[in-house]
Amino acid sequence: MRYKPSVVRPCDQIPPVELCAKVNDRLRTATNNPFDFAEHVRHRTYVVRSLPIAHPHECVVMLDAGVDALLPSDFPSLPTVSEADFDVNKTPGKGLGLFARRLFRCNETVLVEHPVVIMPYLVGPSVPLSDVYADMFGRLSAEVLQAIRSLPCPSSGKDFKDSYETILPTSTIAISLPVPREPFAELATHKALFLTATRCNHSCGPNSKWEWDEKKLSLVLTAVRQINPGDEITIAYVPPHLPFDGRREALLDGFAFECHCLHCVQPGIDIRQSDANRHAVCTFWDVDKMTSGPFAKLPAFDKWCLEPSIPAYILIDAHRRALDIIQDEGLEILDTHPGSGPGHHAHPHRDVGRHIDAIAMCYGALEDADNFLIWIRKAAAAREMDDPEQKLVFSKWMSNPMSFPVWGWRKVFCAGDAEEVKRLSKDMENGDEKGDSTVGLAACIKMGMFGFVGK
Ligand SMILES: C[S@@+](CC[C@H](N)C(=O)[O-])C[C@H]1O[C@@H](n2cnc3c(N)ncnc32)[C@H](O)[C@@H]1O
Repeated sequence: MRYKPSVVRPCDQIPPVELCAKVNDRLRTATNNPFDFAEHVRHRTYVVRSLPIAHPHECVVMLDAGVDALLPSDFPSLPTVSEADFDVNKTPGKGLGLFARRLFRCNETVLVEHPVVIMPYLVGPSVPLSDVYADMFGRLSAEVLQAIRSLPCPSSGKDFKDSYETILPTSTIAISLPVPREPFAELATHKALFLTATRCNHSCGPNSKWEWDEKKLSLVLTAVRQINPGDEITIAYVPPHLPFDGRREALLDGFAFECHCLHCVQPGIDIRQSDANRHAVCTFWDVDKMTSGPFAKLPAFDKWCLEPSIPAYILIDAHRRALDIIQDEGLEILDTHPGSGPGHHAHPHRDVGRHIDAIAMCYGALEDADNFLIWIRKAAAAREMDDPEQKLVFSKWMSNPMSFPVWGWRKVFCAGDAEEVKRLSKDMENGDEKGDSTVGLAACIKMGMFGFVGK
């Protein structure tokens, strides 16, 4: 009985008018398309079953029958959550939280986890939801049920069967399933419950980012800065680049709580300054949006090389200031142009990595070998997870800084040596056609080294 799928017929009654209006409104705003919730539920038949996920993982689903038919029939096994890596402890003002028991390096995978429950974001079955929940949860082992019972539940005094309805909204994450987005994109959106990741509290300066792997049906948490033993592992429930009021509103609206993270409640915190700083680093690369603030009107790298009247350290100072702000605000998660748009390249260390690259490049253009070596080492370290070819390129630059493609450019261009300028400009265009192709400019651009040239 526990393994036999149940079928829940479509709703034969129209859901309450106010509910329909609320859902329709929300989806119209989110998708820019009209939506008819009453029509949507009238056509849904749901299947409740356990997914064939390798032991010891368990997962029960309630899915639209069409979506269920399209799901893969087996799933890759995942590493099991290592209990030794985490502690669940009390954290002031936030209930329980997930804490690291060991060091996680920046960009290291912290956790990979299958959900234990998946259900559609929008449901309208013909029977009370509490009956569907009883059917779903009855398929889980006593151990998993006990873990679910311990999750935060605003109405903990209530009967357990009823309280699933209150546990789920606070503890689930919105995910998508690998089904076609046409004709109903909303059919792909689901809520999923994860037993370990659900202990991660929100921070406005999170040390991890979460990504949903639709194909492997798993949630992946990755460290965006080093996490030390004893640190709380935090993620962002809402975009941390929003100003304080925007984050507050989004958290109240979407998750019904007021944020108690350090960036919001630290004594003496200057919210206006924090908003201004966040805005400045988030718009650093966007010349159109960055009309005021510490980074407004910065010259592009090539202009800075050519123009002696532009102060020599203007770019280095700006990128260093941006790195300081990112560190103070805990915004290492920031990735303002992940590989899209002209001159924009994916970078393994997001905006932090782009600023580091930019500083190395400026010191190279200034022929400042000591500082160049410091920053090119940081740029190489930021790529430690990448392929060996890149490592080779960086080690060449470290052993012979003059092989760095823009070495001395500012000096040469500002000195106005016409012949040399002509030669360098030609190099810029043809970098790889002559000389060592692994250190040519095009190779550098490919690895995202000069992604900010177009700024
Ligand atoms: C997914 S749970 C996180 C784990 C939870 N703290 C626990 O005790 O299991 C989400 C709930 O944690 C609390 N929470 C998470 N982040 C918070 C924060 N930054 N400030 C205050 N409460 C927070 C809220 O009550 C929220 O509804």
